[in-house]
Amino acid sequence: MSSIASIQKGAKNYQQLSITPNTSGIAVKGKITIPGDKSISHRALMLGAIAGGETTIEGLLLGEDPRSTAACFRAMGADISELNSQKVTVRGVGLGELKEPADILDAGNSGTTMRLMLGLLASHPDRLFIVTGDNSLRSRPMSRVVQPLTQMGANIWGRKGNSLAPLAVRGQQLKPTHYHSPIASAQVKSCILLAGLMVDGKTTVTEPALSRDHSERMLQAFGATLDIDPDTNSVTLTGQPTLTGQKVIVPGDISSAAFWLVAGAIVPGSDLLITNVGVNPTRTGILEALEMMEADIQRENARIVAGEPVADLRVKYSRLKACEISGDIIPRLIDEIPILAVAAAFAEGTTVIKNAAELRVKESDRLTVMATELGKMGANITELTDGLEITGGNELKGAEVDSYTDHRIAMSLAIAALNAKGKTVIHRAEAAAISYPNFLDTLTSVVI
Ligand SMILES: O=C(O)C1=C[C@@H](OP(=O)(O)O)[C@@H](O)[C@H](O)C1
Ligand SMILES: C=C(OP(=O)(O)O)C(=O)O
Repeated sequence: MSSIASIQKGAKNYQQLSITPNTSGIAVKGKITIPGDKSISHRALMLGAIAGGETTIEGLLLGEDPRSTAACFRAMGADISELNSQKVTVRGVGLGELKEPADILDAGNSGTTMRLMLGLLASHPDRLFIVTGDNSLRSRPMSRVVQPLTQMGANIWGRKGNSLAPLAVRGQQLKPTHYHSPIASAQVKSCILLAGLMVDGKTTVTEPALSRDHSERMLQAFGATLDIDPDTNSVTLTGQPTLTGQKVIVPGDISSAAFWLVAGAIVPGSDLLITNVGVNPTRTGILEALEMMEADIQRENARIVAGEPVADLRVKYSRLKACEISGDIIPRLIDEIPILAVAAAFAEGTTVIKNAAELRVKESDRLTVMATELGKMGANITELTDGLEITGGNELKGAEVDSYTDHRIAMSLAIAALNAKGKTVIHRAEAAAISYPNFLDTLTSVVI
């Protein structure tokens, strides 16, 4: 392990990650690969589980969230090989054939697992499913999927007016629907489309801005018929297709690459190549935002791999400028806002992030938590009702901070610590394993 980082056990065996940049200066250099895309990993496991035949998945994310998805679908009859190598095989049950599980399904910390799976459960007649999750997930709103599923005829019960897990689902034959979602959410869109698979007829979802389209791409690859209207952000699925197992190749997760893009951009002398990054246009808001901030990022070797755009990204240190981030770009960088706040703390001027109230209902309230924790390090950061205002230029100093068990917060604070003076201790840093199990190995390998 390099001299910059060390891990200690804290209270209740939580991890304390200590990061102390060498006083002689560090840089972020080298060539790295990042773990597989989390959104695509969930979808590959789920579609593999409900399709007929065999699906092979290369590059699957071996993080905690996809493990939750795999465990749930194993409990419903899918034969999923051990998640100990990036190559995973799924023998699906065939559409409509998920079994009633003998016990509660546990989605762990994963909103994507719970919300997408609810669409499948609600549409499997004559079975009872009970779904729960960890403390964080049990406080996240499920009404956004329960309400449209109920409109399709679903029977779902839960706490607080059926909006919080644990949720009980009695599967039903659902009706065709056209759902106008009030929020741009790929989890809502995907849940409704997955429910529509079992419907006799068409299911349409319209969203106010385009969210990530991995479900649309993968459903088509597995054999479903979709009509996509980009002018209205609408997608229509024709029910009862034959879904057949596929070979899925999962690109690296741009949401994980984002930590290194910002590390390279803010640490003087850095020059880092990140290979095999998924650059689906519904996910590249982070590249556009960093470009607006005048970061030096080059896309190299652009290609299409198994239906998803992929490129290598090279980042070099540059002096960042503040920018304003709001509107339709928000869903295309929704998970990158915590690390963008770190970039903004090193940019000249005041960065304003708006229309991002969704961050309040992620694994933690990411607006409050970033404002407090980055504030403890000396950043000039103010919480807005739906965003953040960050004025760059203050020198950050090491502090004791907390991840609030949120993976993206843990990793964002670790990157901020690289450019802070003195020692930063991040409590509950093990949360990183939700989406990035070898984050610390990469951190210690790129920092020189
Ligand atoms: O569909 C997905 O895989 C995801 C969609 C996004 O959530 P919302 O749909 O709630 O915006 C994102 O924040 C999450 O990390 C993954
Ligand atoms: C919000 C996230 O995931 P999920 O909603 O699946 O828990 C995330 O990964 O940042």
